[in-house]
Amino acid sequence: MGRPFLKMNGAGNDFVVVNALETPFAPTAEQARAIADRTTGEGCDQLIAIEPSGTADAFMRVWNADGSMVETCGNALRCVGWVLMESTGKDRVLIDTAGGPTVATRAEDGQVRVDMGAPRLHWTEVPLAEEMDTRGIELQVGPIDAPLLHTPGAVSMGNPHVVFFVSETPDDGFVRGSGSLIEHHPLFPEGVNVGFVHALAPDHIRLRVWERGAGLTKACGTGACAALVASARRGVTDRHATVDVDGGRLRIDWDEDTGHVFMTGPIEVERTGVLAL
Ligand SMILES: N[C@@H](CCC[C@H](N)C(=O)O)C(=O)O
Repeated sequence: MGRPFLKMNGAGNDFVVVNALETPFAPTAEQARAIADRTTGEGCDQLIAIEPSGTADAFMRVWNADGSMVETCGNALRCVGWVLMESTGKDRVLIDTAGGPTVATRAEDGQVRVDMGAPRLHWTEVPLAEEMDTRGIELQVGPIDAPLLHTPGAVSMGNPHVVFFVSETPDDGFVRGSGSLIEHHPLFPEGVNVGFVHALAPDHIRLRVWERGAGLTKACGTGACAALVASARRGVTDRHATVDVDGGRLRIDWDEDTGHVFMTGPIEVERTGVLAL
């Protein structure tokens, strides 16, 4: 018997979404990898299960394309929020994740807004392997006297991110080469998602992301939140910005009153299908 799924994306970051509210869905890492495979499987950056929750409208479980189970996924939260709002008729839903709870609400033009909570900024929360100021950590890539990348910000949005500031938007080769190296750097005991911020204006960022466990992505929602937080902490941007990613545009607001980061962006249902597990 197959398992029905929705293929969705949020700004190009794509997901196989399985409704597990009534029937449990517990793929092995190998099965998750097979589903995510773009050549032989359905193909996606992340596999998502919508599970029951005792405290929220649902619990969202996330597997990266490499089969690893991870804390959260910002773009998937918008997609799951939309699915839950459509099926319940609500305009506001609470979604729990291993990275913390999130509220999703409807925004204009069919977009979805999610409250990603407060960024975690202490070095133990990212986590880093040693004590450092997360506004600019001691990490560089390239020759010691002329590093290609250096002093990134480090932020947890429920999952770990490192954010480099660059003067030009890097190409695929550069993002792949440096991202895959940094993802597994010993400074990050749980691995890390690697962002490259090209600041275009105080309220406008161009962002590219190498995702932990998924590689080069068209968008990373938690990555966009982390990029804005790291940029604002360094005075590179204000606390409110448009973030252009490869697959679209996200709006990120780091609220002064609550300290929470809000992300607004598009969702798309690409197709339906059935998984042959
Ligand atoms: N695409 C996601 C992040 C997915 C998880 C990430 N690769 C990790 O390992 O932390 C997003 O939109 O936030």
